[in-house]
Amino acid sequence: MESEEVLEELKNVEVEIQDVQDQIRILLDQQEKLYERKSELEALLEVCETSESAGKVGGAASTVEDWSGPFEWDSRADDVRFNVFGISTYRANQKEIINAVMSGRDVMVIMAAGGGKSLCYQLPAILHDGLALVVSPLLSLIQDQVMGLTALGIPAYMLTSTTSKENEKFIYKALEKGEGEIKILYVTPEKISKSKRFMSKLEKCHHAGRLSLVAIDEAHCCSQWGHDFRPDYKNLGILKTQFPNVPLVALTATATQKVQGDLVEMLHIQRCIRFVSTINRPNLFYLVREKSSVGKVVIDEIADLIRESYPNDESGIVYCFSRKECEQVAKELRERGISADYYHADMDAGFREKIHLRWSQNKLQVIVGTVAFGMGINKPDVRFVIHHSLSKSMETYYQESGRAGRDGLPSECILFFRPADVPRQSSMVFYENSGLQNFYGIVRYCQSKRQCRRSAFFHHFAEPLQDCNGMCDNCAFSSEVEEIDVSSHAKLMVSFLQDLQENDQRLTMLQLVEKMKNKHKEIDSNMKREKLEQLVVQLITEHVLKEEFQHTAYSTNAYVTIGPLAKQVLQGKKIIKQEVSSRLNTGTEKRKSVKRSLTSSHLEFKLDNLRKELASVHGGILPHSILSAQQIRTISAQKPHPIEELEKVIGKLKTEKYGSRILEEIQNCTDSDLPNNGKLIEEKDSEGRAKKRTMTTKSHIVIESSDEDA
Ligand SMILES: Nc1ncnc2c1ncn2[C@@H]1O[C@H](COP(=O)(O)OP(=O)(O)OP(=O)(O)O)[C@@H](O)[C@H]1O
Ligand SMILES: [Mg+2]
Repeated sequence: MESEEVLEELKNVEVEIQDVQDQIRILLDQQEKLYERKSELEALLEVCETSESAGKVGGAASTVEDWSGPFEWDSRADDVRFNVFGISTYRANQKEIINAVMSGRDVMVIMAAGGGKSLCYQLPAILHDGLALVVSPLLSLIQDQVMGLTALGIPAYMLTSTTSKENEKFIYKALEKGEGEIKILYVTPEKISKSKRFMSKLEKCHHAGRLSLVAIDEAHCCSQWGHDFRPDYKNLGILKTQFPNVPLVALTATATQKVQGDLVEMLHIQRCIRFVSTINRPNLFYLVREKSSVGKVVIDEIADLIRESYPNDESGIVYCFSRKECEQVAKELRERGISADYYHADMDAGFREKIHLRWSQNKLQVIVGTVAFGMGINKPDVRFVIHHSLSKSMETYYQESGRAGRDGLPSECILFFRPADVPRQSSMVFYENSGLQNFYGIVRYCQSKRQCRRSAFFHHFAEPLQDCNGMCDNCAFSSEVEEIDVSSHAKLMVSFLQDLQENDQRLTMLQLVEKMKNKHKEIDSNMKREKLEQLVVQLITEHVLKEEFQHTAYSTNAYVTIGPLAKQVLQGKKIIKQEVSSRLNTGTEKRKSVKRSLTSSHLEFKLDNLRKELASVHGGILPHSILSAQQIRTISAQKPHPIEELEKVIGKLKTEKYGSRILEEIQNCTDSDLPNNGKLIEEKDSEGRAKKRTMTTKSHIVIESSDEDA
């Protein structure tokens, strides 16, 4: 052999070794994921078997004991549930959790946002003698809770930086001497870890047998693996050590197996009963919309959507990528007649709180926020959450979108996606542990036109699939999607990038698409720019291409380079198929739009105004504490009369406080309702603003599809 030939072969072998190493890396990656999934499935199997053996079909709770009762406190619990809280029936797992807490057991509650976790510790707190301590991470959450409980006549207090000296004295006296009635005391975790004075008073309260239970809300904050880690939560283990015989309840909306394990360890509740409810939010409609590359068009679409689907100022959130974008989007929405304001971490705290409060009181329809607008949101009647830009992972999207519909009524989660947003977000998350891997999960969610959006969540949280009931765009319109083989385009792209790389050149995603279109006219004719961008993103998530990042003084640039599976594509061993909605063709976009409108009756409108009026009269109470959206709907549908009938709907306490005013509204509407039925009317709301609304005799949700070009 000539030395030149040897050299040539050596080069080839080296390239092949590199290729094999790349493939090994991918396989190892895949193996790791499969192991992870395997252990998740094993844990899941254990849960299913345990609940089946306990006779609980459906796997609602991972507990062997039957906590559904009967128990001696059943009738007292029912009385407080209905007559104090105004809640007519328990939701899944609530009764069992309450019974376990009442039986003195430590309990871990994993229940989706809005599932009704608060009742699980508030009701036992009222039934028990003594005082319940609740640890909650945010002042705003605590204020909301205390306000709501006070409105129900429950003696609830908080000990925080905002507590007056007078109240502090009252609270300490109650702890130390049992003077003055306190049923529920809220504190932030810092009180436990930093205030010796507080802990010594609490010790005295316990010593006198007056500490009835401890609840730790948003318990995932204990774990570094959770999404909202708070260092002070790490010290809460002291509560079980100090008060071993007091039942401890840890509550959170999402906790992976890893986080659950952490919680048990850190809070010292090894013998706790776990109640794991489904992550499913059946009332949420999930939808991904193609985002125009023209900023103004996106805002037009968002404004149209809000105006058309939510004409009665129903509350919503729009999430944006950056602070600047929040301010811009809020301004442009306002220019289009939407009552919107922005919220981000860079604002004066007082100003931020003012905006939050106006929104909570239904005086502002839309908050345009960054992720900083997060955990403290306790508003139950958020009807829509729109993502102007995509989230950084499936988990954060679940959290953010999950702020919609906490009252259980139908609500929408709409994500505006365009491939060009991918590098913007990926260059922010790539330095985080598994940041890119998690991010590509939500990118796949956005790109998919076939997979049920709900099933993507079930898969992510390792939960058995449940029926979506057509409550996502892909389930509602899946038949209109076809798969097109785009392997030849992928091949051209890979070899184009390979040539560039050999010449030490790098391109961003947008540059790559531009150059491809200029170089390969055949692509230009049959593939639109958006489709090419989608293909690049698809190839990245399928490891054919990969992103590489370079820091500059002001930003991080994302470049697209050859990925580990590029060779498979070049050799024709990997087929690339792109999902295409058959409603899209080369011309203008013909998108199926899901137009969902919540229409309300005249009486609902009146009751909505009444609760706003009463909230401002009673000072500090939020409208939903007076009447929930669900209660308004029930009253409107049933028009209860006389007062005893109303009591059957909203319980004794609310009837005593607001019953006569509610009956007045029912009476007025019954007299004047029918003639205007179904017409658009103009009225004034409690703030005197003129509003247009659609009136119908019955409330209903219309899910209608419109296709202008069909
Ligand atoms: N059984 C029930 N029937 C009707 N409404 C209920 C019931 N239980 C709770 N709710 C209402 O549901 C809403 C959400 O409850 P809650 O604030 O306890 O949710 P959560 O599980 O703590 O959610 P998050 O994780 O977002 O804090 C509240 O308005 C509450 O009054
Ligand atoms: Mg809660």
